[in-house]
Amino acid sequence: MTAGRLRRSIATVCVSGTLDDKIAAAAAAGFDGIELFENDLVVAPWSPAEVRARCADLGLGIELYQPLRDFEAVPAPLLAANLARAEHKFDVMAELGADTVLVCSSVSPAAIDDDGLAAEQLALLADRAQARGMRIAYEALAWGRHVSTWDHSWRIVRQADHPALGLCLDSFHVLSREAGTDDIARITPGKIFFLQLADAPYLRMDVLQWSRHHRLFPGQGTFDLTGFVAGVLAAGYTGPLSLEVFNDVFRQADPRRTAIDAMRSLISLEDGLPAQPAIELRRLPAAPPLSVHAFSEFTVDGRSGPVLQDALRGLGFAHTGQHRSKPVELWEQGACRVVLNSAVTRPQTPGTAALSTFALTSADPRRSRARAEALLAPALPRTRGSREADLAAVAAPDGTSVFFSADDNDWRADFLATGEQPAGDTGLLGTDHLGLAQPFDHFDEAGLFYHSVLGLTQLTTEEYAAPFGLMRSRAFSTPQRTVRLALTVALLRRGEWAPAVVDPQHVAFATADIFATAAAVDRLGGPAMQVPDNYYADLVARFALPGDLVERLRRHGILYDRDQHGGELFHLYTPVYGGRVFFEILQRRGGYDGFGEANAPVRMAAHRHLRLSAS
Ligand SMILES: O=C(O)c1ccc(O)c(O)c1
Ligand SMILES: [Mg+2]
Repeated sequence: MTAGRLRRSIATVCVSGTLDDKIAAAAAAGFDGIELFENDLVVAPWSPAEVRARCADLGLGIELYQPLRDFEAVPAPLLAANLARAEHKFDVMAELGADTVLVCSSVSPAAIDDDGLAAEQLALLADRAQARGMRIAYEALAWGRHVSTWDHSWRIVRQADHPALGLCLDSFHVLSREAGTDDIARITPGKIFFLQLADAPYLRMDVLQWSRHHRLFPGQGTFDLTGFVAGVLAAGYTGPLSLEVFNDVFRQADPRRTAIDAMRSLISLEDGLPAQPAIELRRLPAAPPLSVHAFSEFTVDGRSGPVLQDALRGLGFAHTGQHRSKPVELWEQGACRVVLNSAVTRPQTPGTAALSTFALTSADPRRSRARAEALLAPALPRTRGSREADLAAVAAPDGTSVFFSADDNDWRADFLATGEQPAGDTGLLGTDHLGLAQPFDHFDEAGLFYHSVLGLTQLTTEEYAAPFGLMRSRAFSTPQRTVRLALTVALLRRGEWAPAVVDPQHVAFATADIFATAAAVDRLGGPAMQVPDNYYADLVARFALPGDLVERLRRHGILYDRDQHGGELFHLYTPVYGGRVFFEILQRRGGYDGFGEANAPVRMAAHRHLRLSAS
C-alpha cells in the first residue's frame, strides 16, 4: 500500500452563513471535504443532488452527514419509527453521495440503559445502511444520557460487531471528560470510521454549554490534540481529520477568514504529528530561530508624529536615520529602534498613531516567510510601506506587518545617518516585548498565528479585572525570551462605552537599572504617568516592601510586581500618544517572566485620567 495523505475536512457548523457561503469558504481555504450539518441542508434552496454537484465543482467531498439523534436503546414501538426516520436520511445521503452518517449517543429520556439493546438496535440500523453501501459512525456525546464516554461507545460497537458500524471519535467529547486515552491506540484497526477535532479552553462549566459555545480550532485551547490524533492514527485510522468547532464568535465572523484560521490549525497540527507508516504527513519548513526585536514602526501623521518625536526624545532617543526617499524616520536609543512613518500607507483617523509593523531578526528570513506562507499568512510585497530593502514580510491577522530581517544591514540600508545624538543616555538596552491588543473576534486566531507561524512558545494566559471590564492576556516568546509578544483583549466584546485605553499597542524597552533610567528620563524632561498613592499603599500591604524602596518607586511612578518564585518586575509607562500607543520601560529581576498584568488596571485608569484632564 502506498502512503496516502490525510484528507482535511471542516464541519459546516464551524463557519458563518448559509451553505453557499460555507462551502465557498471551505474550498477557498483548501479543504478536501465537509461534514454537512442537517440544519445547513434543510435551509438550503438546493436539492441534495445539487448540493453534491456544487461541492464537487469546488473539489469538496461530503465526508459525513450529521447528525442522526436519539436512535439507540429505545422501547420496541419507537424502534420502527426510528428506522423509518433513518431511511429518509439514507435517501438524502444517497442523493448527496455521502456514505457515512453520524449517530450521536442518545440524550432522550426514552432511551433505556441497556448496552445489549443499544448494540442490537445499532446493528439493525447498520444492516439498513449496509444494504445501501453506507455506514454508521457512533459518537458518544459527553452529555449522552447513558453513553457519554468513548470507551462505552466502543464497548457497544464491539458488542454489535457489524461491519457497517464503527466509531466516530470527537476530541472534545473525549478530552473534556478527562477520560483515559491510552486505549484509543488499541481500538481494532478499521473500526474508527470518523475523527472530529476540536480544542477548547479549560473551563469549569456544564459540558454541553462548554461544547456548544466554546470550542476552538486545534492549537487555540488547552487540549492535547497532537497526542490524541497520534493515538487515533496508531489505531490505523486513515480517514479525514475533520474540524467540528461550535463557537459563537466564529459563527458570526467572515467565513472565509474563519476557514483559513481553521486550515492553519490543521496544517500546524499535522506538522507536529509523529511519523506514520501508512500516511504521508505534510511537514512545514521548520521555524528558523528568531533572535531579537529589530525595530517597531508606527504610522503617524502631521499631528501624531511630533507628539511621538517628543516622547521618544524624552526617553533618550535620537532621530538617527532618515529614509532615502520617504517621510520615514529612524529613532534609536541603545539597541531600541523605533521607526516613525508618515508616508500614508493605510487610511488613518487624523491625529492618531498605530503600531503598523514590527521586525524580528531571523536566522533565515526567507524560510520564515516560506513557513508563514505555508500557514496561509499573506506574504507582503517587498515595496510595501517604507521599505526598499528586500525584507521578507507577512501580514498578521489584524493587518500588522511582520518583517523578518537577517541583521541590521538589510533594513538599515534604507536610512541615511543624520548624525543626531541623543540628548542623554537613559540606559535602555533593547526591546523587551510588544503589547498587541487584538480585535475581540480574532484573539484566538492571532494566538494561533504567532505560535504556529513564528514558532513562538505560548507562555501563560492571564485574566484580570480592569476599570473597563475583564481583560485577557496571552504571551508568546522565544525559548531565550529575546522576543516576546503579549496579546491582550477585553474578555467580552468591548462595550460601546469603554474608551480606547482598553485596546492600546505598546513597545516595552528593557533597562538594567530602572531607577537610573527613570532619573535620566526625568532629567530629559521625559514623559511620566502619574501613579496614585493608593497603589503604593496597597503595594506595602501586599509585598511588605521597605519604606524607602516604596518611596523611590513613588517618586518615579514605578510599578512593582513579584512572582511566586521571588522574581521581580519594576516598570513604568508613558502616557498614550496618538490615541492608541504608549511605551513602557522595565527591569526584570530574578527571572521574572510575566508582563506585570497585575498593574495593567493601574495603567488603564491612569491613562483614562490623563485623557479626561486633557480634554
Ligand atoms: O452538540 C451536539 O449536539 C453535537 C452534535 C454532533 C456532534 O458531533 C457533536 O460533537 C455535538
Ligand atoms: Mg462531534
